[in-house]
Parts: sequence; C-alpha cells; structure tokens
Amino acid sequence: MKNNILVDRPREIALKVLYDVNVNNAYSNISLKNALNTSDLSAIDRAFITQLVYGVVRNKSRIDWIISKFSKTPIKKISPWVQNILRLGIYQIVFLDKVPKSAAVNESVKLGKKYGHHKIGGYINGVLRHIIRANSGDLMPERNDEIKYLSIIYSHPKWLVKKYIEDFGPIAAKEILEKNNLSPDITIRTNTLKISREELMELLSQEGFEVKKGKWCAEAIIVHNISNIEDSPSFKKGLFQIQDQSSMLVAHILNPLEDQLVIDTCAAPGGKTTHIAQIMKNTGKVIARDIYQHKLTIVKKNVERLGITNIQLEDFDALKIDEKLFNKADRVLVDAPCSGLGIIRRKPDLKWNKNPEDIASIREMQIKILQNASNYVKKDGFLVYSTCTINPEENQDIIEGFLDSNSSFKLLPIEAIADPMKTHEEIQKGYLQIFPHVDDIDGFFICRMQRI
Ligand SMILES: C[S@@+](CC[C@H](N)C(=O)[O-])C[C@H]1O[C@@H](n2cnc3c(N)ncnc32)[C@H](O)[C@@H]1O
Repeated sequence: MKNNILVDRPREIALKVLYDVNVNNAYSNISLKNALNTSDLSAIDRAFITQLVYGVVRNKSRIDWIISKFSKTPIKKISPWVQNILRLGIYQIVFLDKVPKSAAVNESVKLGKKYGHHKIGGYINGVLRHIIRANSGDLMPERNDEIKYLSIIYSHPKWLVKKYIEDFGPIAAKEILEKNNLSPDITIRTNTLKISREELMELLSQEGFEVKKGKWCAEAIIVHNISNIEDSPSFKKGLFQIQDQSSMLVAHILNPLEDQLVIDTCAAPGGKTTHIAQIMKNTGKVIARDIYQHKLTIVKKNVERLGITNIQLEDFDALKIDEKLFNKADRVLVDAPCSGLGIIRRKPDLKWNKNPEDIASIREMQIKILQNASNYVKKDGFLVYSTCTINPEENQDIIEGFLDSNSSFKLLPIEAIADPMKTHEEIQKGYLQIFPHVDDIDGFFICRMQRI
C-alpha cells in the first residue's frame, strides 16, 4: 500500500470492509459497524459507505459477471484488493444514478494506485470506461437458462433461486429475489417501561430523526435518515430497542401475562426476551438462555440499558434437557437458530454463506430444541416456535412433525394483533408466515401451540 496517494475516504473505508468480508469471511454488518465506529464521519459519509458496502454485497454476482465480461484478466487472477475496487466502481456506474461516472472511475483508479501495483490504474481505468461505453444490453446475461439468468440478475446462488421457484412458484420467487436486494426500514421498539410511543416519536423528531408509526405493533416506530441511532441520547437512556416488527410480533403472540414464568430457550441478543419482560411490566420471571456466553453479555447490556429487572440469564444448551423445569413454565419461546432466509435484506452475505446441506443440519437442531422445550410448558401453557426464515422445511414442516408425535399439544389460533394481520388466513390455523415481498417487514414464521 502506498500512503502518499490521496483517496476518497468513504470509498476507501467501503473498500476495506469489502476486503474484510471477501478475504476474511467477515459478516458485512459487523465489519461495517466496526468501520463506522468513529466519531469523525459525517452522516452523509456514513450513509454513502453503507450504501456502497451493501450495494456491492447484494449485487455481487451480477457485478462479477460484468467484470468477467469486460476484463481480459479472469476474475480469479485479479488480486482481492483490485477485485473489490472494480466491484465498487461498477456498482457506482451501473447501480447509482447520483454518482458522476467520471468520479466513480477516477476514485477507483486512485484506490488502485494505492492498493495495487503501479500499472493497475490503467487496467482499472480501461475496464470501467469500457463498461461506461457499453449498451445496457451488454450488461445483461443471455436468457437461455432461466435459473442462471435470475441468479446473475438478482445476485443469488443458483440453488436458492431454484428453491424459491420450487417452494413459491416463479412469480413469487422473482418478487422475493427482487425484494431481497432492497434496503429494509429500520424499526425500533418503544420501551414502554420508560416512555410512550408518542412521547418517544416527539423526542426523536427533536433529535433530528424522521419518524413514523409502524402499523403492525403498537410499540413500533420506523426511523428514517439514521446512520448512527445507537449514538442517540434516547438509545443510551434505554428508551428503545432496535427491532423489526416481525420480531416484535413474536412476544405479542406468546402473550405473556404479568407474574408468569417464561422460558426463552434461544435468547441472544435479547430483542424478544426484553420485549417479553417489558410486556410483563417487570413482574414474574423470564429465564433467558443461550448457548454462547459472549452473546449473553450483549443481552445483559440490553437488559440493563432498558431498565429490566425480571430477566434471569442462563448459559444453557437447548439441545440438552433440564428436568428441573419440566411442566413449570406458563410460556416457552423457541426462537430457533435458522437459515435466516427471511432477513437477507438486512444480512445480504447470508445468501452466499448458506447451502442446502446447512438447512438439513439446522432442521435437526430445530426439531431437537423444540422437542426439549416442549417439556417445560405446563398444562394450558403456550409454546411458541419462531424463525426468521421463509422456507417450509424449517417452519410448517417442523411444526407438523412435532404435532404428529406430541398429541398433548394443539395449534392455537393467533388472534388478530394488528389490523394488517387480519388478512392472513393462516393465523386462524395457529401460525403466521410473513414475507418481505408481501408484508414489507422481515420474513418470519411464528406458530403458537398450547399444551392440553
Ligand atoms: C434467532 S437467534 C435468537 C434471537 C433472539 N431471540 C432475539 O430476539 O434477539 C438464535 C439464537 O440461538 C442461539 N443458539 C444456537 N444454538 C443454541 C443451542 N443449542 N442452545 C441455546 N441457544 C442456541 C444462538 O446463539 C442465537 O443467539
């Protein structure tokens, strides 16, 4: 690296995050959060870096297809720094309207000179200018193989495109692929132990945020123009938790009552557990467990910040059985580890990191965790199973299998919690499948059962 070359700072930060994701297999959201954890970046720079990183990760296979078409050097022979400089440049040229194309090229060339060998600037300049001159048709693959075409255009692995088509049909599959590449809303949950939604909206507006009510949950606020909401005084005072509305629905469907005993078997980082505790108004007890001690530390921080006093944290493997809790709990939540296919908008690397074999092994874990957890539910108590995925194998199939071998449980209809849910026929059956392309919130599955 040559330090004497002046480069654009936001683009350089985005490049380093992409390198970290690409070479060190870092998660883009975590690497990005670390990179933005500095006080000397403006809100505009933060937003631009975020857009660049997620834009490249979301559209990676389309961008790489373009590189392969316009570069004489095969992509595998290009160094990782230069690959990512090209990706950033192409993303700006092909996907962003507001960045002048000349700026995209010039800044990429400068990054190339800083991070590559001395002749690389000419190569980057050549490839990018060639792309600028190309017709839009040259930037699209041929459509002779539909799966391959959709996989490139929407930048998803072929197995996943195929799976979406098999599970939901070709029209819905295309809508899902398209939606997965868009940025989701950032939603927060009002901590009603400390403040009302209206008061918090007023306060956040005064702090300069654009806010609107979420329509699915009475505590939900959608916040626009945020890049560092965790730095806001209201966050530090514990007035809210960042959480999507799908995730908020889980605690409402679990419907914990004051003074009850609730067990949350997979609790970290604590979104639902703190919501449950909040609904119980700090009464009763929530036993919040997770297998990872370091993740429980995050739950602890959230619990303290939010002023919650009825949560007992326990480091416990849900694949093991805990006989002392048999038939003890009024409510048990299994927010199971899953493939996360409902939250690709938030974690775009998921689509590159998962494969069909992963789903098979996750399923085994889900079946075991649900079976173990069911022992803790007392008579008439509720068992809620939820995931942030949309594929039936991890959702409806798990529940059908569970009910087939556990006749002491029945599905319990989910009463309409918010107006939009009334449109979901399934809630009468006892489960709710939420899709981002239909509902515009995270893809979730939530099922409620009762021990009879
Ligand atoms: C979907 S996340 C839970 C999200 C959490 N309920 C929330 O709302 O913030 C699944 C969690 O299960 C945990 N986990 C994975 N395997 C586990 C096991 N065998 N026992 C307990 N927890 C486990 C993971 O560490 C992860 O935190």
